[in-house]
Amino acid sequence: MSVTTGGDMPYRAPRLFIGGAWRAGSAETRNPVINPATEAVLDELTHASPRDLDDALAAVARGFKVWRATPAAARQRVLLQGVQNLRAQREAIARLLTLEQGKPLAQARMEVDTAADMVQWYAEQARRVYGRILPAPQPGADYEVRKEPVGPCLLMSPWNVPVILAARKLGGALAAGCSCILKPPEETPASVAKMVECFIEAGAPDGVINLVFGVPQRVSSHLIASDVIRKISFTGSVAVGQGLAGLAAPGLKRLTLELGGHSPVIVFDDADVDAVARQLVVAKFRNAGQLCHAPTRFFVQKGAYARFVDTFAAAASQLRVGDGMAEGTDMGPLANGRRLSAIRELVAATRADGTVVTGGERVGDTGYFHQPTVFADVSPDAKAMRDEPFGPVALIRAFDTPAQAIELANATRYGLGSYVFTDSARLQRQMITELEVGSVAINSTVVTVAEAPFGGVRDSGYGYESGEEGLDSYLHTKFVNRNHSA
Ligand SMILES: NC(=O)c1ccc[n+]([C@@H]2O[C@H](COP(=O)([O-])OP(=O)(O)OC[C@H]3O[C@@H](n4cnc5c(N)ncnc54)[C@H](O)[C@@H]3O)[C@@H](O)[C@H]2O)c1
Ligand SMILES: O=S(=O)(O)c1ccc(CO)cc1
Repeated sequence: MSVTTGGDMPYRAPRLFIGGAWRAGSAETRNPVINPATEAVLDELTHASPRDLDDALAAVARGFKVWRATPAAARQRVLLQGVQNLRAQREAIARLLTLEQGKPLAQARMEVDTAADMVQWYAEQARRVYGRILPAPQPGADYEVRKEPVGPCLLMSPWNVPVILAARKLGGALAAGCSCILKPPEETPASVAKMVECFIEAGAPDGVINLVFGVPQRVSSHLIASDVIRKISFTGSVAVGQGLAGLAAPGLKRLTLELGGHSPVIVFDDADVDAVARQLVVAKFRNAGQLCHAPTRFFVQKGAYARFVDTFAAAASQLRVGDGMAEGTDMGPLANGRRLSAIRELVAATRADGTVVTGGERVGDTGYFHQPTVFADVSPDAKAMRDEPFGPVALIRAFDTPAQAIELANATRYGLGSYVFTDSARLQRQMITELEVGSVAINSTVVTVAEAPFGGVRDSGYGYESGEEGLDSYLHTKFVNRNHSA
């Protein structure tokens, strides 16, 4: 049986792409790709064997030699053509994404748009990787600072926003002149492979982009152990990030880790409470809450608290939960069975530490659906206030003073996004200064854009993606002392 994507195209799990050719993975392991809305098996994904991985390493090393010598303007042309292809494939990719990940089709389309925008920014920046000349103290000499691609990269991206997160890594690496082996999530492989195809068809030379799937731990340990790989970029959980840092340590490989978050929202009394609550419901439940920077802990000043809880819960309860392919769905299922179990456990445990004002239950018994769930008066000691929910659960608590809000907001080991709602310049400044996070949105729910760095502190990881800092993470800096008189 084959599942159609809504057009004429049947769903097919992708193959590997190594050294310029597609091939089935030759490992004995495989995994089913499951539609989270129906639990139906869409197809089986073949895995890379150690031999496939060795071929990918040889290919990415060859690809690097070609790509680093390709002028920036030519690299830019390939990337911009890839972006154009991506936009042309928007509907096909969005449908694959909804089928294998569950998000509503409108959000899947937006994901393709954002991915295209992020790669476009990197492509435009590819011709602006400047070095500099410094005055040298001796006559007849120049001090020169050059930026060069760091080398073949291993890029590993997760299943929550698979197209954006893979495209952002790919765009940065390719713009900088690096070749790459991309290992997307095995649970949502087809949407990412179709995105990758756009850049292959745009003319990326053989070996510059390689695509592998497998048992994640086996793939990462095999590839990171190789001298060929000079940089690793990973988005995923803290535990896996810590393990990868250990694997990268012996080779002193560069590492960008974009890990979890438990983003605080601070709403002061002067905010337009109803409008802010409704805006936050959209941000909170987008992608069924499975975003590393999703707003999760809502701290609301006492004067605005009751009204905020009422408006937020009412808006959350009106969200239509269903198959992402169905017209009118606001929130799809969780992406996999592990997430549904984790959210059910979290909700059960939090009942003792707060009041459920809406939601709290699984929806139906087929598909990984869960109600948008809102807890009020949540104890700061609740486990849920420490551990990242990564799902459709909002935790609300009142605060009195700005200092209390800061103390509550900084009380996790994460430090990724944060959101502040107030028109007071004094409070805005205090929050910007005292929040221990990678980004602060003031009167906005947007913390990640193509032109600005996105990264975290503490358990949220290190390094940046997007913006100049994102591009710089694929470059190393070489100092040249050029003596003309010798
Ligand atoms: N930062 C993010 O955007 C993001 C995305 C997905 C998951 N997560 C975190 O992960 C938690 C659980 O998700 P999960 O059940 O998929 O957990 P997980 O830790 O098993 O997997 C997370 C991602 O890492 C990959 N992965 C796992 N082990 C790996 C390894 N040894 N080497 C390389 N890649 C590896 C997986 O393929 C997956 O894409 C979530 O609660 C959330 O905290 C974060
Ligand atoms: O869709 S985005 O807002 O660009 C985005 C960026 C990062 C992450 C990490 O989970 C998710 C979504």
